[in-house]
Amino acid sequence: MAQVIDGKQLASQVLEDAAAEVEWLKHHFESVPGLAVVLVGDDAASQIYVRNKIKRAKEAGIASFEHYLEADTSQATLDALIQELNDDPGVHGILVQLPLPEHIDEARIISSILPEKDVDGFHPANVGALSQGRASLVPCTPQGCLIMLRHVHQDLSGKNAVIVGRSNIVGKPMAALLLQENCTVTIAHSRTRDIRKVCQEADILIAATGSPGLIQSDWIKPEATVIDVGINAIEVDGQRKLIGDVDFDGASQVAGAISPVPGGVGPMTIACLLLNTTRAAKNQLT
Ligand SMILES: NC(=O)C1=CN([C@@H]2O[C@H](COP(=O)(O)OP(=O)(O)OC[C@H]3O[C@@H](n4cnc5c(N)ncnc54)[C@H](OP(=O)(O)O)[C@@H]3O)[C@@H](O)[C@H]2O)C=CC1
Ligand SMILES: Nc1nc(=O)c2c([nH]1)NC[C@@H]1CN(c3ccc(C(=O)N[C@@H](CCC(=O)O)C(=O)O)cc3)C=[N+]21
Repeated sequence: MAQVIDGKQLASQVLEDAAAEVEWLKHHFESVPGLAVVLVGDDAASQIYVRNKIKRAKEAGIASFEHYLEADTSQATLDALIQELNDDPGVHGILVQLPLPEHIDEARIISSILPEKDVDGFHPANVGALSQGRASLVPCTPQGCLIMLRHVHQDLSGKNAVIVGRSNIVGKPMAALLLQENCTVTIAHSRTRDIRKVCQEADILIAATGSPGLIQSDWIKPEATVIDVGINAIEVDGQRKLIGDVDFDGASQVAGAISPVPGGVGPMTIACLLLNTTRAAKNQLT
């Protein structure tokens, strides 16, 4: 049976690091890191994530500023809010929950956030920095996945890493990070031919598709490390249940290590967001 990678436990260690940074900033600079979270619309799942983020921020001693906007909020109103947050010296990190409603130009909103306050790491300046291997604010989910991988492997060098999914928020930055770790990186997606065979070559398999249970036990190389990013809400007997992109029960018979859903990548994402917020606050000291 595979080792189960406990995201909750690892996340609590990252949160301790973040809390220690907060203490240091308070003690030496009388600065309290501030995180602004912007949610447009009333998507139920997004509300849960945002609530979790704010709860953990408070625990770590980070001030949080919540902005809940109606689904029909105009681009101009959102633009104005971002400007206000950019100009606010008490706000060190800005997170705009994605996806945004159809009528909003997502790329323009992301680009309007000051790169030094972009704790999601989605601004083109931070994406470019990551791609060139320069220090930057690294997207939270891939950063969390990397911490999980380092927990299992001392050295990732030379390993075959296959990432299923090529989104800007998970797949692509994950590939950049693993390349930096000297992995041999393959990105698979919905047009990949014989995807099962591609995955069977993976020493490290990252699933980030949003397709529940896509990855079955016979896709997995024996003893591989499997990280399941997928968060899929399904209904079982009228109850809401979260499952990942990996068939956990089958995969854990074959893999060497595997992350569960829930209790895997999700809590790591939130912990890394708070760590990024303390880093951003440090970089903004004048
Ligand atoms: N745990 C966490 O903290 C987070 C979890 N998530 C979860 O991770 C998952 C992915 O999120 P995100 O990257 O934003 O999703 P996107 O929908 O933006 O991207 C999904 C990617 O997966 C590929 N894909 C979808 N279905 C298949 C398939 N059947 N076979 C092969 N490739 C497929 C798509 O291919 P193509 O490009 O060809 O369409 C696309 O590249 C979701 O479940 C999301 O909820 C996301 C962010 C954070
Ligand atoms: N700008 C932006 N940044 C994001 O980082 C971002 C985003 N938009 N949009 C949506 C996705 C999704 N995401 C999750 C974060 C935490 C959990 C999480 O904590 N999950 C818990 C379960 C929570 C529950 O019960 O629903 C777990 O997996 O154990 C899940 C998903 C961040 N995202």
